[in-house]
Amino acid sequence: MQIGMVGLGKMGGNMAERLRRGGHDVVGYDRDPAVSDVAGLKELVQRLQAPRVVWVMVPAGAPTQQTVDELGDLLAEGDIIVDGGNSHYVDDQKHAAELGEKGIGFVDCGVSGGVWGLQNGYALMCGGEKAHVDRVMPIFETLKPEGEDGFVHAGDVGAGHFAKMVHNGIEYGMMQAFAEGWELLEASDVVKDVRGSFSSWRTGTVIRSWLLDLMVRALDDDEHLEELKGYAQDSGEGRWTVQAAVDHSVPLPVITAALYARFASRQDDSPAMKVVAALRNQFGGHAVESK
Ligand SMILES: NC(=O)c1ccc[n+]([C@@H]2O[C@H](COP(=O)([O-])OP(=O)(O)OC[C@H]3O[C@@H](n4cnc5c(N)ncnc54)[C@H](O)[C@@H]3O)[C@@H](O)[C@H]2O)c1
Ligand SMILES: O=C(O)[C@H](O)[C@@H](O)[C@H](O)[C@H](O)COP(=O)(O)O
Repeated sequence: MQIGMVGLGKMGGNMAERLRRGGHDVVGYDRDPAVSDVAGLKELVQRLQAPRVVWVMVPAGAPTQQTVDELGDLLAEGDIIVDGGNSHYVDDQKHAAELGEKGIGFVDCGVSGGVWGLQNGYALMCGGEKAHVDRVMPIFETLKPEGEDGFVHAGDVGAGHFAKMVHNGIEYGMMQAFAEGWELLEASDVVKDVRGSFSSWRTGTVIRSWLLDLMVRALDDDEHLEELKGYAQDSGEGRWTVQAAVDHSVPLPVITAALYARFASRQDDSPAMKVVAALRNQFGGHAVESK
């Protein structure tokens, strides 16, 4: 089928390619003219035959909001927008309501698989009305990995991004567990082959997983990660997961600690630990280190 793809970066570019290989007619738009098929969203919409489907794959927040707003003015009744970026689920409900007034459908679709999706397929978690999801199904079928799993219509609008948010919260916790185990093995002198231990765990163990495969791949490139700084960014999903847990009074100690570990990774010197050092010094005369 025909589809418009907005955002042709690491994700959208590969997804457009996977869709083309699957026989779909993709018209791509990116603000970077070097990768774009059309000059702007207006031309993109003109190039598509009604009823249209436009997939938005730009950074979450302002770029997605701006794109959805602009498409809302250009598209017509019967058309559908799919937001495949890592948007906050609360934004979906607002988008669906605003577009719904114009008869434009909205589907939120959490996408997982990163830069490997072109070859492996993308796991898809979508939310929205069944009729809208059904219309986009040929696209989902081509994007998803082969086999029965890798796709869920998780519920109404927002459910797809809520599922993706929790998926990413789990991702934070799993990565942190691998990271802490690795640090302990590297710090102690008991296990001589840390990379080899991780590699051996890839087969037969309880913790074998794709993240473990990727960890070994990273250690193959740089066995003691000497080239990297211990600094990790976050793009929203982890903090939204923790916020949702607070809203529902659900204890998430692992995911919360993993999020906070990222915050700590960005500090050269911990203000909080200065206070701990100062207080130990105040009450017990314990030694402090000066700058
Ligand atoms: N990288 C991943 O592993 C991954 C996985 C799943 C979901 N996502 C989500 O997918 C979305 C895209 O991520 P990415 O990794 O491809 O990012 P990216 O930075 O590689 O690509 C984003 C693209 O969008 C374009 N763009 C930005 N604003 C635009 C606008 N207003 N109009 C048109 N084009 C615009 C940029 O020029 C760029 O080419 C994000 O929401 C991200 O959170 C990323
Ligand atoms: O499932 C996936 O493919 C990843 O989770 C993907 O969505 C992306 O790599 C995250 O945006 C990283 O999120 P952080 O920047 O919060 O680590």
